[in-house]
Amino acid sequence: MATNITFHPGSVNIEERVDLLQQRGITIWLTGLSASGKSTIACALEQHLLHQHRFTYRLDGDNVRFGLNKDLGFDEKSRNENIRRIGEISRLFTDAACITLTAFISPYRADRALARKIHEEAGLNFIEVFVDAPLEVVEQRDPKGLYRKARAGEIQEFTGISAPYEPPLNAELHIKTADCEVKEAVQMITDYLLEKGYITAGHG
Ligand SMILES: Nc1ncnc2c1ncn2[C@@H]1O[C@H](COP(=O)(O)OS(=O)(=O)O)[C@@H](OP(=O)(O)O)[C@H]1O
Ligand SMILES: Nc1ncnc2c1ncn2[C@@H]1O[C@H](COP(=O)(O)OP(=O)(O)O)[C@@H](O)[C@H]1O
Repeated sequence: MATNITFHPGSVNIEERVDLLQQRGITIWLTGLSASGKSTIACALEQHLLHQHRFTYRLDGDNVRFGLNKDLGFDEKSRNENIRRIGEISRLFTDAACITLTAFISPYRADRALARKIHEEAGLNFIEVFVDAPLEVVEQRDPKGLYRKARAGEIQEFTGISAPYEPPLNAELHIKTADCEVKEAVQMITDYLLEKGYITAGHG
């Protein structure tokens, strides 16, 4: 049986999308050293938001560096381009009224500033979250054995060892993962989103 399709000329604007989905998009940009806890927090936050029936998507190395950005390495120019592309992708997700979580080292301030600018120029919400743990702690965690390899000279230009990490100067949130549990980090972020009106209570 044929379905009747009503055609509305012109593109759907952001207000109409917000009405449909009952939420406005935001990019939550996590930055920090390898093993600082970006992916762990992003996964836990995603789970928490999904259980509240909020539309969310997580971008991380697994779905970006092995796909769209598989042509890029870890020299400075490649990292600049990695973050530029991720800034553009997260802008699109957020424009589609998604709560977009990004979990990349994003070591350069200028790259993170560009990602923010790309969003703000499009009138989209963006917050930066510094996922902070001292080098001694992340080296101790070393879940993938990468710090050990970097110290042994088996990996070049490794962030924190032989490549720079520029800590944020004015991130919206600063989470010290050596001093808090994952669920506390999730609570900090959701409290901030509620307090600033980026999400509203009552979902789920
Ligand atoms: N040289 C070097 N430096 C840093 N990290 C390295 C390197 N080589 C491989 N890896 C692995 O790649 C992950 C970081 O990728 P990102 O896309 O987040 O890096 S960046 O934002 O472009 O700097 C990072 O993953 P995370 O541990 O999840 O951060 C590492 O597992
Ligand atoms: N408060 C915390 N927040 C996040 N991760 C933590 C915390 N405490 C310990 N960890 C551990 O640190 C490691 C962080 O790894 P991961 O999330 O992959 O970091 P990243 O994505 O920044 O490379 C995990 O093994 C995680 O269990």
